[in-house]
Amino acid sequence: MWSLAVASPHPAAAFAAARPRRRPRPAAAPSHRGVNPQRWRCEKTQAWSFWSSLRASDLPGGLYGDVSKNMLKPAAAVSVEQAEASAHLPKGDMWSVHKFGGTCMGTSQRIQNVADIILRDPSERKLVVVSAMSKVTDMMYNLVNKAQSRDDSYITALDEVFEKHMAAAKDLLGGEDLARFLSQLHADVSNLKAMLRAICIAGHATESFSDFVVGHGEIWSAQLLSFAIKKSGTPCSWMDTREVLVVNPTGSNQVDPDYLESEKRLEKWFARQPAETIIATGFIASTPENIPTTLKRDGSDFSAAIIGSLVKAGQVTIWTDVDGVFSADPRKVSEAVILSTLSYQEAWEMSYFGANVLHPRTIIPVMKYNIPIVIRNMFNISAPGTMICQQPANESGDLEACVKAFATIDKLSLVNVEGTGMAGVPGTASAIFGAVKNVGANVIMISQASSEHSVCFAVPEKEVAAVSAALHVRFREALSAGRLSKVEVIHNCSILAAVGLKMASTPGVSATLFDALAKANINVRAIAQGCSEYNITVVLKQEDCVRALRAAHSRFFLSKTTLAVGIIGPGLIGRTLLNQLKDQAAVLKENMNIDLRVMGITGSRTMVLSDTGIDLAHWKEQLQTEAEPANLDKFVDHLSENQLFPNRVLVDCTADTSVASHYYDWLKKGIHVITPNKKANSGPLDKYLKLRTLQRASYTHYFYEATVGAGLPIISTLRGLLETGDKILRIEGIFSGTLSYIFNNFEGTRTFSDVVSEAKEAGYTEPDPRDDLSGTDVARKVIILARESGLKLELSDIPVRSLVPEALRSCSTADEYMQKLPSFDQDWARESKDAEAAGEVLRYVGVVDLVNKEGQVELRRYKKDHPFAQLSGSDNIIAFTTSRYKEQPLIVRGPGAGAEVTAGGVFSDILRLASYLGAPS
Ligand SMILES: NC(=O)c1ccc[n+]([C@@H]2O[C@H](COP(=O)([O-])OP(=O)(O)OC[C@H]3O[C@@H](n4cnc5c(N)ncnc54)[C@H](O)[C@@H]3O)[C@@H](O)[C@H]2O)c1
Ligand SMILES: N[C@@H](CCO)C(=O)O
Ligand code: NA
Repeated sequence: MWSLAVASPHPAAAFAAARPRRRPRPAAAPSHRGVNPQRWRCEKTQAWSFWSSLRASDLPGGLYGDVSKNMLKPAAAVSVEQAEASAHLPKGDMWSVHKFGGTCMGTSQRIQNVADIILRDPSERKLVVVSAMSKVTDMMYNLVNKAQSRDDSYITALDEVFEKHMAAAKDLLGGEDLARFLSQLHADVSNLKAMLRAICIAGHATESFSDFVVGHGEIWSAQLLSFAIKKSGTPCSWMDTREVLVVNPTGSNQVDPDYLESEKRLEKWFARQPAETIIATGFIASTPENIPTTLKRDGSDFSAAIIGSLVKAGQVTIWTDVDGVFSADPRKVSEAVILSTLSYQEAWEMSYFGANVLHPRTIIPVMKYNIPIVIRNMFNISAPGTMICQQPANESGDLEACVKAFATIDKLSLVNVEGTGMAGVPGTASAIFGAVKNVGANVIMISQASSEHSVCFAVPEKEVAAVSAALHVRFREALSAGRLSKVEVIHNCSILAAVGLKMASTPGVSATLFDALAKANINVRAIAQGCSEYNITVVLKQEDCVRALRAAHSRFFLSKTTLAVGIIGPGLIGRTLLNQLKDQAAVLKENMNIDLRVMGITGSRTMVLSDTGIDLAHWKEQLQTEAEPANLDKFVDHLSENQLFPNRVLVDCTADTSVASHYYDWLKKGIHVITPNKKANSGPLDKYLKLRTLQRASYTHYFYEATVGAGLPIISTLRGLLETGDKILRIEGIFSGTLSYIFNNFEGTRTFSDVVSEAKEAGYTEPDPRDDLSGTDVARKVIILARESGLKLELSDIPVRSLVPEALRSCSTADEYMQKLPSFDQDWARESKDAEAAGEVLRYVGVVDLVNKEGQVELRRYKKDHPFAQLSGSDNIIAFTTSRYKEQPLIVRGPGAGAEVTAGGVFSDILRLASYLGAPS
């Protein structure tokens, strides 16, 4: 964890009391989401006034004065000198503090834009902290480095610095202002030249020499901006913050502000130069001995925060080039959203995890006075930005509001120290972390279960070798005596953290997080949650990290449930499904928060792949123009290796046995499988059982509703009966859309072969219609339902009456079969007439007999008033006779073949999957 720079006691009260004040108003809780910046500011003003009034009145001697009279009541705590100085403080409303970084000050045009933003700020008093123009700080360090290494080219490098600022000044300014700026710039550059020469001769620069040189970047940019503002007629001063900000170095490349001293100096500065608009240099400061120094990393943000706290600003606005703080790294989660508010603590957590927020130390000075910080995009003024402030209580307590954001850290290793000798032995943890400290490694996260048999912690990958070696040395004895069993290193780990203040009081947050990870088939190696409950940290394999981030992010409704889809077999069903997906995509996104992306389509010869999703309006053209040779392994890898999509599903729209043989491996990889292909569930029993066992044991789903009755709810009805404890006695029905159509339409003068052709044309038949006519397709459905009901049958156990004449069974192609079929029309006409004469119809039925544990597939005759005789078109009818539905069976009836209904059944399985994965149902 970072170490927090502890602010020294703040002389707020004295300074605040010495300033004219407004009458305190009751605190108004700042509204939480979607408020405009202007309102933020105004609400915060009220909150702030209340706070500061409390502090002032808390002071001994009651320093608070009546603002309407602008009255000052100097008391013992305020010196006469201070009181006099404060008389020079700008009067009126509170300060609005802004900070513009190097990018914002990158060019003369941008400096002008900054000036415009400042001029538009309606606050009466404005203090603007600026960084050097972009790249200037590096150029300045470069000067010092060159001089130190006695490289004469520092002279030309200094000329470049001069030119850059001169050019910007010429663009921005004219007349006397330009002349004044250039003459100062000239004088500064001459001094620098002399100083760099001295450094060059000495071959060495002290830190303060270097800081002095580098700080000029801020001085020039502050001057430029101040002149640019003055140009519009608004009085404006610039402040060299080395005269004001006093800091003490704290060793570890950090500094602590000396607030008391800084405040005194600030008052003196105001006494000399009262101004309503001030441009202050960021980054630079002085030591108590008046030696120039800097505020180190992110120094300008820190300057703004310190100054903001010294003047008790109404708000500190940090201008940057992003719209605000995102709910997750937008490079990894494209649906990441800008957060309208963050609490100070949440901002800390996020910045720790590398989010583009503020350095924690930047937050401390303003947090003390409850001053809001707003992060805004200078290049997109219309974006309201993110406000970091004290958060109002989350009364709704909903999951959505309690996790604010997610962050990740890569390149970590877990170290696991394990052994029975640790339990109840005080000092073990100290010994472990003492050894880690001795090698200078940074511990990022620690977890120890209360059994005390193991401690695990995460360190940066680059430090783990040293840590492991140190632990082996430190615990050599314990390891050889068996008190410790191992010191183990797990490489290539990442941390995923969920951050949110309100997780603390909301049950179910961690359950939801872990559920999302489980459903994306992500293994969690270690977990930590501090008592503050501001963040839940999980350690995972680095390769899973982006997927985990996306799964978690989408689960908390920060974004949509995204599902990466791979379509195998764009034949009749496959292409109809693609059309349905295309037509429904927008509605799913809008109404159900589901984002389906087809990442690949493969036929048997060619395939097309996409990293972000194929345009479903043009997939056919793409499959012709952009296709590559089909390769199922590559296709599957493409889907599973895409880290952007946490959930992946393969939809097998072929009738191919070899495609079906891969389901087990795909499910093992965490890829869900959905199919209308009957081959896997009606194939060898042992393989089927293995597949179903895996499916039950994992979070990976395998759905196949369309294998029986196409889109009709057959499998789901059977499941419903079984799962609620009903006992299935018999399932009987017409399971073939093709054969149903044939016998429903084979009447009068029409020939059998014509009707078969019609069924094929209508898209009811299998790719090879002999699969239907032979009864095999029905037998497969019988097997699927029998196995679903618990019978352990093989396809060969089902006696089947084939309707393919003996002579046509050897046809090598479906076309040959269709050509030869008319020669058997006479036989069929006879069979049909016989039935007709008896007042009966022919129907091809399948039966699952649970009582006798067998299945049958037969051509039967039914009386014309039998329900099976009443069908039309490609209707299927399936009657479930069960303990509960004994007298009258439960009947499902409707079209059981055809492109639209079948694709619809597959689509509905996809949506069922999305809902299992967390989409609203
Ligand atoms: N047609 C229906 O009414 C219906 C109803 C329920 C279930 N089904 C099932 O739907 C599936 C598809 O039926 P269809 O009518 O669309 O068939 P189809 O012949 O029109 O389409 C199958 C597609 O899969 C492709 N294919 C075959 N082997 C492949 C492989 N190894 N790799 C990639 N692609 C391959 C083919 O080239 C073809 O494009 C079948 O399993 C069928 O049983 C169909
Ligand atoms: N060929 C099959 C498609 C539906 O599985 C039928 O005719 O019923
Ligand atoms: Na079905």
